[in-house]
Amino acid sequence: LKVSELGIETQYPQELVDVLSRINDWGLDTFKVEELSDQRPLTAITYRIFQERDLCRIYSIDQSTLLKYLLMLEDHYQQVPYHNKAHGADVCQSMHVLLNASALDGVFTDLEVMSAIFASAVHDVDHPGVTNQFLINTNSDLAIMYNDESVLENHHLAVAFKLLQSQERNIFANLTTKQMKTLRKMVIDMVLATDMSKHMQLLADLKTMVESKKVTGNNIIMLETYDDRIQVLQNMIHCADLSNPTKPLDIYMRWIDRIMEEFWRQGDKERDLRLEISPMCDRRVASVEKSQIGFIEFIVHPLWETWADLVYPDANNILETLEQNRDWYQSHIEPENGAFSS
Ligand SMILES: O[C@@H](CN1CCOCC1)Cn1nccc1-c1ccc(OC(F)F)c(OC2CCCC2)c1
Ligand SMILES: [Zn+2]
Repeated sequence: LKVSELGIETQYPQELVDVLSRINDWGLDTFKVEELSDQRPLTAITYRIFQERDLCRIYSIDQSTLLKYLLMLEDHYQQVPYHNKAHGADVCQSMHVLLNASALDGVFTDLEVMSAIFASAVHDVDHPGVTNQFLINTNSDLAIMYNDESVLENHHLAVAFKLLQSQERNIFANLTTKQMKTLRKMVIDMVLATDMSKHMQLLADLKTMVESKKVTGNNIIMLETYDDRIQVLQNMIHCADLSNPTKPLDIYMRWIDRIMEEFWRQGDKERDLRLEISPMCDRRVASVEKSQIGFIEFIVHPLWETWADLVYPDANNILETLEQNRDWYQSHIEPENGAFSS
């Protein structure tokens, strides 16, 4: 990558080129990209991935149109502690790495790959930093608009596609009508799958697929129907969305700081509104380490263990890091003082 190919202005061009050289690695430091890209991590990372996968050439995407769309998309991520443009960038880059699993070599078409990268980049755009339940409980305009069903996820999709409607930002202008129809359906199906209320069903279906996994001679997964293909992509974006605990511990800890601040600010709002404070949202009764252990035990590890089965052995290192991080937190639980420990 050359400085001239960064797509964004920065005072640290060479350092940014150096950090982005890890675009295919699980340990890429999104926070470093955020700092070195003059607060443009989503544009810097997504633009780099489009270049890496040659998507502008394959789909005749004008590079300045792509940059205009990405900068506008990035500006529509809100300045909230966790669900901001850095999270969008992180999930996009994590998805990019998951798509490179050798068990998935040649499985997905270029259009499916571009749909997955696009879905990841847009998946939390305009997130207000509160949960679906909070939006429902407070009779918000968004909950009214989407009838309490996947409120945030429907909103992210509507914003993402609305931004495409101006001719100077329509990166998909040169797709055929059929290609655009397919891309739009897959992006909708993937972003809707990031609604945590779909987690148990997604995981159950993934387990069923793993049990009946069909592979070619050289261990490549065979996915014959649209339902099978989109199910793998839905679990992939869900894994990317829940990948913080699988990253190097120092990076994981910084994501925890951000999500806890976002949860605590929601708790502050609930307290002011005399609403019941949601679980883990009361900054006055925080047990950060314990709740991470529960999150890993009940949600993150079961998902990643199943994903690691599907793409065996490609995600073994990721699963290993998750288990090391879990063990680290297990051994660093501050002991409750004697008088109150159960
Ligand atoms: O909220 C989570 C799912 N709920 C389901 C109901 O029980 C509580 C957890 C997933 N989710 N959804 C959006 C963001 C996140 C989410 C993302 C990174 C998180 O932690 C770390 F990895 F940074 C994270 O941690 C929370 C706070 C302590 C335990 C869970 C949450
Ligand atoms: Zn997300």
